[in-house]
Amino acid sequence: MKIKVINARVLQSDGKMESTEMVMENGMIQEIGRNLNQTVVDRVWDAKGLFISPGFVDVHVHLREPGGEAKETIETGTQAAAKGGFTTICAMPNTTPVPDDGQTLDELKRRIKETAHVRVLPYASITSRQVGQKLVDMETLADKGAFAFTDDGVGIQDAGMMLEAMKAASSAGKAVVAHCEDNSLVHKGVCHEGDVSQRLSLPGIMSTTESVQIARDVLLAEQTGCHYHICHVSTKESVRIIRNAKKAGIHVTAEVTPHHLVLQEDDIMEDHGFYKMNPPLRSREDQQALLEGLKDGTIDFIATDHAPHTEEEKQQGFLDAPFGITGLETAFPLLYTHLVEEGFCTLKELVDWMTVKPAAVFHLPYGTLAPGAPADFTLIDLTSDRAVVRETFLSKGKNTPFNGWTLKGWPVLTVVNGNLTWEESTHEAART
Ligand SMILES: NC(=O)N[C@@H](CC(=O)O)C(=O)O
Ligand SMILES: [Zn+2]
Repeated sequence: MKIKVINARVLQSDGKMESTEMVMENGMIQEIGRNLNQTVVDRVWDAKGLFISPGFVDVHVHLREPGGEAKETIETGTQAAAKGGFTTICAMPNTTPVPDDGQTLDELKRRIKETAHVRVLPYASITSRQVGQKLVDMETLADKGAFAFTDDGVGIQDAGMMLEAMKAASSAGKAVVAHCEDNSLVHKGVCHEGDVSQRLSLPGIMSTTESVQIARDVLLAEQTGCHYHICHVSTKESVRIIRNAKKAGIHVTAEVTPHHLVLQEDDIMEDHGFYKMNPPLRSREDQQALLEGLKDGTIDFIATDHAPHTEEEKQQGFLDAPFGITGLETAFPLLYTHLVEEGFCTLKELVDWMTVKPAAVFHLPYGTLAPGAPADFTLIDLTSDRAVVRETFLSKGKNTPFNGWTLKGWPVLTVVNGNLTWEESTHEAART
């Protein structure tokens, strides 16, 4: 099957937008450019002047299956991903059971193969059942296709355990991906310790809860030579430590979430579970440091930390709701509207942070429209304003603090490996 996309607009390497055509065959991009002379094709898709972006890559997604199917399944989570323009996502292992041995990882891969609508790369855990006691067999799990190793949801408390994890991951050729949180500094906190914890009289989470563990781990990464990737960085001290570690030549990389870039503690309007996530929304200065860190390359890319929960769980206050918000279906419009339209960055920078940058950090062949790459792309309407309506999410998790926000930059069609995986119903007429 040979498909030609016509009338698309693509970003050039200099950031300029140009009209383009693209031919794909057998799931791969064959050619992209102006007025391609390939006329004999099976189908023609008219992009009607929409922006064509490489499919987004998100290395931090909670799909909840197995064990948490009331919150999300591989099927609903990947439908949400496709609707958000994502074509490759990495599934976090805080599920029941945890993929911590060959058998559970094989079973997870089987479920992915059967039900996923986009490419899913599964993480394996660092420790058995994610309880921090026993290291998994990283060699075996890497051979079976674990994307990388993480105990996301909890920090690795023991420095000796982190050292062993980094040594093993390094010899298996994989990264250690760390949720940084020192439990001895948590004190049952539910929001940032600062203005918001005082305003709402809630127990706070100190910034050092995160940064102390990052400081420890960059030194261990230096010692072991391991690729150490930091999840959802949220504080200015963390940004400073990562900046210094990179200057020292340590193999450290980091991600930031859309919500930590767009929101800060003063935006928490009420004591409601939709504003509760881990790490919490921090101060205005922290938000500023994250934006600066992203801009200067200290933070490598953006990841959603899509964390769906049930309505019942999240319609509670800060004290009782679980941590986490959904992210896949709002990420690009949110960032396009609030970072690009407001002049913080260019469209090219934003797209790079969601495509080639994460792909490069983890050596993935995705996130590009180059000939020879898998045909993973999304067509995006950069001009229409539309409100976020959480009830329309394909994710089971409707837990978002962005409901009702008017945004631009909505994906209308998503293709993975040359296959149409999602399409806005109003756009169907465009294909002939
Ligand atoms: N981010 C969150 O607030 N929650 C995540 C866990 C995590 O990413 O730490 C979850 O699994 O719900
Ligand atoms: Zn986490």
